[in-house]
Amino acid sequence: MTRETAPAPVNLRDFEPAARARLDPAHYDYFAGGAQDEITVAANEAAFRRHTLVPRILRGQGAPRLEVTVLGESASMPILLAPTAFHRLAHPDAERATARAAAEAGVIMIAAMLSTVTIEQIAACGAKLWFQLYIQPDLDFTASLVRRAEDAGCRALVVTADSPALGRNERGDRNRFHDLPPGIHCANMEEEGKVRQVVLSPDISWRHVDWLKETTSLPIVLKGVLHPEDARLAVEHGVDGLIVSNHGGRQLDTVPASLDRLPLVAEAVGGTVPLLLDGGVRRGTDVVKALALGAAAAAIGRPALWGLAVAGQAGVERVLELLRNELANALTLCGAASPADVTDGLLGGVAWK
Ligand SMILES: Cc1cc2nc3c(=O)[nH]c(=O)nc-3n(C[C@H](O)[C@H](O)[C@H](O)COP(=O)(O)O)c2cc1C
Ligand SMILES: CC(C)CC(=O)C(=O)O
Repeated sequence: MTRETAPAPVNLRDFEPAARARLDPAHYDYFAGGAQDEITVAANEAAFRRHTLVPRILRGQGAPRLEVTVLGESASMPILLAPTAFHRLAHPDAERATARAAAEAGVIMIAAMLSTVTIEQIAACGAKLWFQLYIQPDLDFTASLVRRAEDAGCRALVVTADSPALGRNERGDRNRFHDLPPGIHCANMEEEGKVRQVVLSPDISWRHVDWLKETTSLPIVLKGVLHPEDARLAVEHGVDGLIVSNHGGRQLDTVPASLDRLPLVAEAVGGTVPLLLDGGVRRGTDVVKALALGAAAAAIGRPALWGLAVAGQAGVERVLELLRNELANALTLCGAASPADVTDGLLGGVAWK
């Protein structure tokens, strides 16, 4: 009897059903899901579909170079791994596998504070790391996390600012998935044998950003910026970079697509700080569109988790390789020599709904 095997994924979207087949359904739902009606989850990908590209011809540029430098950190391409919690739910090697894949691919991994192995263990895997922080109301504890991230070699702090509370994930309610399974915990939150409860606090404010500036000399990147006025305030408060993000549609539902907010944020900051974008990036052409609308680089969340669930380190590597190949192909077809060569002159406007 011949055993049928599923065809190997040929693009990032193919990884999702392959991952779903391997994951506990409640864990799949945790990764895939968003807030409430998941309108923003769908909007993120739809925004990329609406934008058109108009390539330039006969430019004779040769193969594009993909390398970029973001906040002084070089990367092999303008794609980062967005911070995502609880990789141990996807694969036993957890964040270590993801970090090894990032190291292999030469991309920056934004390590989540809520990782299931410690930041020191992640750092030992050799990737270029930034550390994502949910500022905890206990500032002594927050400062201790910052010190650990610095000592582990993280080169920037990514402060998630869109989470004064947890978004309402109804898939989690239906699955009664409210706690990590036994044996899996937030490793960075462990203190003297006990695991601290993470606090997503509505009391966090610009005052805390000021405090963080005093506490660390690392660049501070604010994640979850959608309003141009907040982008201006961030620059005023000395923030070094912004991630235009709606948290993958997992916080406030019916927020617009990240891509649709990017031009407004870009206009507000006027090139003073680098912008990154995440939410719905699934194709090389999506990355080109993000660059054209003002981002220095784009980040992927769920696709890396799907790769991790399918084949651990090798799966994340494959996801990054597919995206790299697509980006190189898209830049070549656009007549662009590098990410820096991408301007809004390549955009043909919003052509269809
Ligand atoms: C399962 C999951 C866990 C996440 N955990 C975090 C987190 O701990 N901190 C954070 O700032 N963002 C977190 N995010 C949001 C991502 O950093 C990112 O904004 C989002 O996934 C990008 O959208 P995409 O998944 O469509 O690529 C998480 C997203 C997912 C899907
Ligand atoms: C446990 C959550 C706060 C992690 C997160 O940011 C998310 O699941 O989107």
